[in-house]
Amino acid sequence: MSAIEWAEKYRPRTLGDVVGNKKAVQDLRKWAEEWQSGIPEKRAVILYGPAGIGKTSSAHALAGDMDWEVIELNASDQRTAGVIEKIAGSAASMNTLFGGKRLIVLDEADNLHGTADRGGMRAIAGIIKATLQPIVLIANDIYGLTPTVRNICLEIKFGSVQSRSMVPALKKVCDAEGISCSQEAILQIAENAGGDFRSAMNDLQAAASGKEALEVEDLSTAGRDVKENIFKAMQKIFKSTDCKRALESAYGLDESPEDLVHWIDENLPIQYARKDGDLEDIRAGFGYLSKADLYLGRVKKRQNYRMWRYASMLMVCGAALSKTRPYPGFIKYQQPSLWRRLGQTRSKRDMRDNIASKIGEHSFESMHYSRNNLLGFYALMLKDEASAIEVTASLGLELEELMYLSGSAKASKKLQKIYDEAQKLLEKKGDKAEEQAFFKVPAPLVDEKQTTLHCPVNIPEKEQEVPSEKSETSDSQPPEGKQKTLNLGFDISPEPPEKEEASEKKLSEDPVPEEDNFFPLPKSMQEKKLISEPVEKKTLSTTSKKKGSDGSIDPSKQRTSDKASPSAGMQDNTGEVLKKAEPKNQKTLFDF
Ligand SMILES: Nc1ncnc2c1ncn2[C@@H]1O[C@H](COP(=O)(O)OP(=O)(O)OP(=O)(O)O)[C@@H](O)[C@H]1O
Repeated sequence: MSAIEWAEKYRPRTLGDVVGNKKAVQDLRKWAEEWQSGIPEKRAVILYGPAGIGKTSSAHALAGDMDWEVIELNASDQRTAGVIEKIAGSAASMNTLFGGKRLIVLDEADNLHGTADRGGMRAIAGIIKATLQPIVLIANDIYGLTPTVRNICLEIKFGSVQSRSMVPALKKVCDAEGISCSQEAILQIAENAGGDFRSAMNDLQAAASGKEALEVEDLSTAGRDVKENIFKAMQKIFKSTDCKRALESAYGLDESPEDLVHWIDENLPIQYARKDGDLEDIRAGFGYLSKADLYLGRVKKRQNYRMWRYASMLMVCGAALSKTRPYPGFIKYQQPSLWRRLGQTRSKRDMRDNIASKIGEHSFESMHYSRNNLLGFYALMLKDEASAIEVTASLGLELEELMYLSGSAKASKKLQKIYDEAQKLLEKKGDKAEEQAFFKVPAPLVDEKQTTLHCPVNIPEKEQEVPSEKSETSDSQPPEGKQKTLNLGFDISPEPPEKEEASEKKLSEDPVPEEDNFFPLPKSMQEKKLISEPVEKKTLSTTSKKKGSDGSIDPSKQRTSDKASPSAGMQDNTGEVLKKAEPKNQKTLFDF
């Protein structure tokens, strides 16, 4: 039998079988009962908490108790916005054949598709708002879900299963398997599991396999059962002065010295706090930790992992030996608060990075630069409603991102309005682009026939000398689309030097009023740019808007043209640059 089978075999079938988490189970049941008499205010619940504590089992057990059908979308399924809408969306909007309910379970909802794709989350939010069927989202990290989704769901927290609750359940499994297990052995397995009931089941199965009786001595040989638990290691470090035992315990951990140092750092001041306010032991302990940290830094810098042992020795023995007196009594050791803080702010940091990358794309800067230098600038632009709409549309901000950037904790009516207006603006732009695409004339293919048309294409002189009959042939039977290429001005060859000069001249003769130029460049730079970038000048000559007051180049546009491909210079009949021909990132800060 494989290791997972007992956990599967004894998965709770009803909510009554779920071990521990009584309050969570009760809340879940209450929510389900609300569905029996109509649609409750919160149409979905989020069951969240660490792994292996019965969240998924509870969702399935609930469906069993309520006699509901289950549709599950788990992490191994492809869960893009489209798939979610197709499967969960249709399941949520349709009634079952016999009018019963259907429970939609979305496992690992905090891990949909990485953070880059927030489309999945948006799809979920949409489905939840309109669902006619109960939905359960399962997550380890509640902060991995967007605020929108969290706002519309009932949050139910599942905690680690206490070892004393696990013992009777593990005993039941031993009985069912016909194995006599000693109380101590079961207790040890339960304690080693650190609140993860799935691990406890797996450990029990690994230790008991092939045996008729399980004693505590059998556990010492059973793989993961000898694994040290971080809380025990903390005890050995802080309660004794036996350096060797403390080190052994640290080596038996599944934590790297880089993680262990955070544990010691967090708990040292808790453990060595004294009523008389004497901080000497804490000071000495931190002295060792700082030395250990030096070694950790060297390991990172030189990639020499042999130095980990010095780091471990300094942090473990240093913390153990820095006490000048024993510290009896129970201490609840804490997980490093830094991790908690990082965990809590993870979604916020992800959000900030998402926005920064959108700004980066918009302003042609790196994400790092945008995060450090431009975020505040864009946030300022949100202060004014009119520019806020344009910024939102240009960056393609989601409502949550808009909230974040404007520093608002909730989606106020004003923000919602800005967001809606931005969507309308985007739709309008989309329609316009479609219209343009409809009227857009396809670029002429460079073939012999085309050269006979009156298209001011810059073709080397030789090619322009086309036999006249050929020209007549093509004039008499104009193939579809070819006439449209007349007067198009496609530039398919390098511009001859005279033309360059002409365009440069035109540029200087055609100034733009001072106020149009947001960032006038110093004269020296303007000249430098004009001289060094002939391709750009061609593009600039097409639209007077892109020029500065004295023929100088608006730097935002200048950057645009820096990246422009030759095709970006295509014009339609009206002389405007064809939208489709512009690369996406040609937008500039003041394009909107
Ligand atoms: N509270 C519990 N009561 C009974 N069995 C449990 C409990 N928690 C875990 N188990 C056992 O562990 C197995 C895994 O549990 P489950 O999948 O429900 O955990 P989970 O919290 O959803 O974890 P994950 O977040 O990793 O999906 C179950 O098949 C069951 O055997």
